[in-house]
Amino acid sequence: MTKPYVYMTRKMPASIVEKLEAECDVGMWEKEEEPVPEEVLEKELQTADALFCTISDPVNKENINQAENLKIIATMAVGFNNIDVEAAAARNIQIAHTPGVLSETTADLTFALLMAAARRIPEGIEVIKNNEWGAWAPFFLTGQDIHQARLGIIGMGRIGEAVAKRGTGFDMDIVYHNRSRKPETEKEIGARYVELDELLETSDFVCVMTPYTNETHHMMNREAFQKMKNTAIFINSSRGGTVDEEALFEALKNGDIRGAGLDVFENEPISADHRLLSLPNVTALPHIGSASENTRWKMAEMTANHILQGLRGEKPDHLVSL
Ligand SMILES: NC(=O)C1=CN([C@@H]2O[C@H](COP(=O)(O)OP(=O)(O)OC[C@H]3O[C@@H](n4cnc5c(N)ncnc54)[C@H](O)[C@@H]3O)[C@@H](O)[C@H]2O)C=CC1
Ligand SMILES: O=C(O)C(=O)CO
Repeated sequence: MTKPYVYMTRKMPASIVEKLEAECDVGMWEKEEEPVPEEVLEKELQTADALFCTISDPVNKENINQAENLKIIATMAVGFNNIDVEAAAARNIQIAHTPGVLSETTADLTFALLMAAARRIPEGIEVIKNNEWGAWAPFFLTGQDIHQARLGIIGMGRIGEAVAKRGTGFDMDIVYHNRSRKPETEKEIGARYVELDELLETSDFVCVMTPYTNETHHMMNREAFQKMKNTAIFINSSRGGTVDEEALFEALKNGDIRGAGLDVFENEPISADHRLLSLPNVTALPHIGSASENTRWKMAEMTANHILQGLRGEKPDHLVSL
């Protein structure tokens, strides 16, 4: 009997490939740090029974409609905004992702970003490297206090909640805005639900943790930044598309807000001449929220399991739900 064919869009460690090879024929884009070209993905999808993909692969309606044998798309991520979910559903193709396993790691990074932006850590590092550290000065590199400040979380899901828990360790006042209220979370961590405007107007730190959807596209626009306190810091480790980057640039430049910590950008990767990087009050990272060794292994293993489950006719553990 012929084995099902799995295409992997990125070079993966041997043990992950071997796990799949026990039951499948495996094709793989052999580069770890370069995404598969769209034409290669399109061609592979014409014969694949399963796709192992990442956040940077555009799995769109056109290539889904040509994928005659495709039964399951498993992405090594929790966010699935790169996949046309409706087109897949119309053809009964399952989509699996990796929720939960990366929440704590992504929350660690989000809080690191918050702390780095608040206490101006990248600027401090630059001062030393540039040999600009002079005598102690009373108001040199003064930043914002984190303890007892108000942390406003937009999108109180798995990661939002993990970020909020970290905030309680710093005695922060936690407010949140979400599609629905979370009474259990409110009780457990003492977070308070507020309307979006109140969150923007009163928070010292505004942190976006929603998925990227039509509804959240440019949710943080000029109007939203203007509502924020001019001492506030904006943190984004969700998706770049939730933010109008032009509006963010203006808000930071005009002093409407104090700073920003960004792990994600609208068009990734950004280059060194990206406008936001010209501002000293921007702390930028290259989308590494879930990038701990441990977590990335778990994500890869989970994704391989989803493929095997889907191809065996079992229900994959984590199908996307809309
Ligand atoms: N920077 C990074 O490396 C990573 C980024 N992410 C991003 O984080 C996102 C969130 O992940 P999880 O917490 O696991 O998802 P989740 O589904 O558990 O949480 C998302 C929350 O946002 C809320 N939400 C959705 N639309 C909203 C809206 N318009 N207004 C207010 N709230 C809204 C939902 O009700 C939900 O509570 C992912 O979709 C992904 O884009 C995830 C992992 C790593
Ligand atoms: O899981 C995701 O959605 C990411 O952005 C990478 O972990």
